[in-house]
Amino acid sequence: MNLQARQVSVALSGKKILEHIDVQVSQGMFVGLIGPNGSGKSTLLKSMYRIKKPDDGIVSLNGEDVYQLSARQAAQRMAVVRQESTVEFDFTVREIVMMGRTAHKRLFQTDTAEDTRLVHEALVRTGMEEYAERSFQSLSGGEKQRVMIARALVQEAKLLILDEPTNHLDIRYQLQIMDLLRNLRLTVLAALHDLNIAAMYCDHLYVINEGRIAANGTPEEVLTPNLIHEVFGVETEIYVHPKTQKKHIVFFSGMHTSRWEKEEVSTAL
Ligand SMILES: Nc1ncnc2c1ncn2[C@@H]1O[C@H](COP(=O)(O)OP(=O)(O)OP(=O)(O)O)[C@@H](O)[C@H]1O
Repeated sequence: MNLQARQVSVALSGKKILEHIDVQVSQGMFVGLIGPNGSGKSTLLKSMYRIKKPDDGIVSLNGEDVYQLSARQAAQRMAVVRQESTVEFDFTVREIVMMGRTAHKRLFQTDTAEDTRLVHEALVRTGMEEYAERSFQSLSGGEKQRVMIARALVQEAKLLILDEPTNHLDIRYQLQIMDLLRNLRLTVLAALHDLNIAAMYCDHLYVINEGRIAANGTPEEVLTPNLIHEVFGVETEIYVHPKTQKKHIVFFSGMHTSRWEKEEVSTAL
């Protein structure tokens, strides 16, 4: 699956939110979208998964305009895990995950043994097997997130779009879910807040700031102290970790650096 946004612009309530965005997610790539709060990450993802039609520009999947696909065709090709998962009725975890099979069924078709197997497998992979009969509403934010990822897995789409997939997850599940996503060897586009997670798992990063792409490239190319300062307004030191060979970012808030500068001055005195 190749997903592409070309010159995408979006305005909301008369305000320009995205301007002339170009994004390319090539087959098999794990692409991260990073940027400050309110920079336009969710809006861009929504325009790519057919929720917010761009005012200008085109989003295509293997060369086809995504807005020309039926909902069923789109669901067979791309699975989406949104930032907030609201479910109106009191479904069990198993029922919610089974909903991921809808795109592969005919109207009123009952669940097959294969559907049941896939649901079970996805629950095991996301560590949610023992919660299968629990009410979805009763789960914590992190547990709900894992159920939504399980639902996306059973959809068997070749492209996954995720809006902050590790939001709400504790560090063990953050790593476990990112490992799982990575090992699926699908094409992935994910908005991520944690720059170290982005550095560890992504093949390519797009940095969005104030509705425009500020930089793109490999994490090695993109994650520099200058770029992070320019976009996020924080000071960093960046090391290549000897074990992972990935960039590791240490952050300093303005308050800390000024305190340390003072300490250095007083020590020097
Ligand atoms: N319906 C709307 N009308 C006007 N502005 C909106 C609307 N929806 C979103 N926005 C604004 O669009 C901008 C981009 O929002 P978006 O949710 O895409 O950012 P984000 O990068 O995903 O942020 P976060 O990291 O906080 O989730 C924000 O300034 C937001 O307030």
